[in-house]
Amino acid sequence: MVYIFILVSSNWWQYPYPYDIVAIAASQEKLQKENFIDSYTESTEQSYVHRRLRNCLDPKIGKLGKKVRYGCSKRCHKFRRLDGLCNDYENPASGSLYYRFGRNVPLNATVRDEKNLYNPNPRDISRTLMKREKFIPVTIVNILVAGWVQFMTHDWFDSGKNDRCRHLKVPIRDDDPDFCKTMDIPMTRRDSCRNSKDYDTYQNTVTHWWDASQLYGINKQINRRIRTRKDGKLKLTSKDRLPIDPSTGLPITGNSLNWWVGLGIFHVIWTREHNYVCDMLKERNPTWNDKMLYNTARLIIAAVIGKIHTLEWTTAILHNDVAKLGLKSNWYGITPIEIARGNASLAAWLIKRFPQLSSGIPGSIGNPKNIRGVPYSLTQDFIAAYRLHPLLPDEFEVRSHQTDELVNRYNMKDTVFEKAESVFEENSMDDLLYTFGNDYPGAMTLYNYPNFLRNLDLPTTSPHGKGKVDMATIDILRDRERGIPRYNAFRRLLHLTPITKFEDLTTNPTHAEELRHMYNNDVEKIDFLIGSRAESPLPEGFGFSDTFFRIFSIMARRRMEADRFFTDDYTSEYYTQWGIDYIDATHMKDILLRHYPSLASQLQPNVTNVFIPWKSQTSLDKNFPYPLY
Ligand code: HEM
Repeated sequence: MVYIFILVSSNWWQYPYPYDIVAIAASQEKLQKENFIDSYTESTEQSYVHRRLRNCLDPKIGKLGKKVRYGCSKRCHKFRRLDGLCNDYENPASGSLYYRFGRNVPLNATVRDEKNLYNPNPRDISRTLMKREKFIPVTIVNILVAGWVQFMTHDWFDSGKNDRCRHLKVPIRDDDPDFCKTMDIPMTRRDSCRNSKDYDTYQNTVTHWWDASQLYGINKQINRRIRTRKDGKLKLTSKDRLPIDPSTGLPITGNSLNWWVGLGIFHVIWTREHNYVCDMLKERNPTWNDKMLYNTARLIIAAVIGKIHTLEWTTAILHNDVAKLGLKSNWYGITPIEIARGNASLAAWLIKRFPQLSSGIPGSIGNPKNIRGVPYSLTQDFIAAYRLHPLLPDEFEVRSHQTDELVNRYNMKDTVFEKAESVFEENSMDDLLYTFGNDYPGAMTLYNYPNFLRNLDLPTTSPHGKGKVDMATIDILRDRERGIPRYNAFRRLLHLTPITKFEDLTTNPTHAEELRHMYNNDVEKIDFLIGSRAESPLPEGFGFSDTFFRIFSIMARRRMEADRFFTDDYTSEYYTQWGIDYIDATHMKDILLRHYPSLASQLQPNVTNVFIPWKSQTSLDKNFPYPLY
């Protein structure tokens, strides 16, 4: 074990077993200790006393406007609240609606670099390093991955309506074919409670918890619209689709932001599954009223979504044995002897070096809640990591699930926002699922940003602004605006080895040269987003970069271990025994087959993970969904 003291966590994936596991475990341990940063620095009623109190929260007190410690009465204990309050009794506001985003890096590293806000010009980066000349596919996963992850992010975070009065102005070159003089981008909405002496902070306009708020909404007004008020169920049309709001052309659901077909598919499926769970609960509890059925179904649906994301979506996009082991540990836990593949002396050494393994890596589910000393929130860095727009194609062809024949052909730009509904009208869900279940999404690399998003017309209903925008420019600028450190600084703060030359970042000499040119031969200037897209080679089976992975992995565990509904209260008293058994037994494939049985011939018998191209799964993965290392 002598080598262990010289293991560099940045290189974990280049080490042989068991050094790979030891290196990544050491990295996780350090990140979990040092990289959950609270952005409530002042955190007292005093600092807000003379100011508008609406939506101001204090982690300990709850809503400041109420001037009293927010009483998390017994009534609130059993179910997830719409506003996310009272999940953590000690810090009742943490993770709730309007609670601030935390950080994964020290606050003094998050100060916006005003001088270099447009340096290098983000539109230049979009036009050179990001522009998609030819679609670069990633072949280990299918397009369902893109719709699913957006569905997830809409549950976890939303920076809200942009500020229409303050604008960032990106200078535009004369030869730019799409924009003129400046691109005006409304700034991120202000934190309504920020003290001018604070570091820049931003509020989440949805709950931070993994509570399926994208389905159920974050306030009574939305929630009232989506519920039937009978037997706990949610509204669907007679064709089992979501009702459409005639004033916007968008569906009525918890969150219909940046709507497209791939996202809509999951809203429809999970609305149907919620109603199925209500039926099952009613059958077993005939005296329960609408509220009881609805609330219990919500708890169960949020948890099964969490399980599917952990064990199916993530293991598809991180198709790597060590990563899979970590993901299994997040949900079910694993024992040191499992990690050590039965080697007792290695297991004993692991327990000595990582004492937290002594009772096995417990997994979050059903174990005691652990906020690791910092009230729970998601982070600004987490948002930056999820800017996964290159997953989207620019066009797609719907094929018949029965014959594989072409049914319809679409440009993505004609299928977004309110235009998505016509795609549902013109195609069956079976055909859409079959198509997205087999088509490849875009790879998370340079030169692969969807062109339709680089030239996107925002509808008048968009909270993000109006007119034409370039999302690639916005992705870069938002990170700079919100004080995300640049790539190399970020690596240092994540305890990773920084790069010293462009060739350290990528094995592609042309990319290295283009990056050098764009960033004026200064590796310190590389944006976090661009550095992460350029990284090569990647760990085996990884659909995104190792730097991103560090943020993903610590936050994935935190999302569950800080939430009492995944830990202390993950019991049959809260979920019912049927609920716990259902969560354990249900995979995404079961849900697809339940609601779309005519997909049976496409999904049976070989498909295990529906996020991996269906046609490529030619034999059953016997370890699914419990990956073995
Ligand atoms: C057709 C599909 C999509 C459209 C039209 C779309 C459009 C947008 C727009 C307009 C914004 C706000 C820009 C701003 O800050 O002003 C945004 C933000 C974002 N999008 Fe997308 N997007 C799509 C798909 C996706 C997908 C598949 C992902 C993958 C996770 C994703 C991740 C994000 C993230 C992380 C943000 C930042 C959110 C925040 O700041 O709170 N988007 N997108």
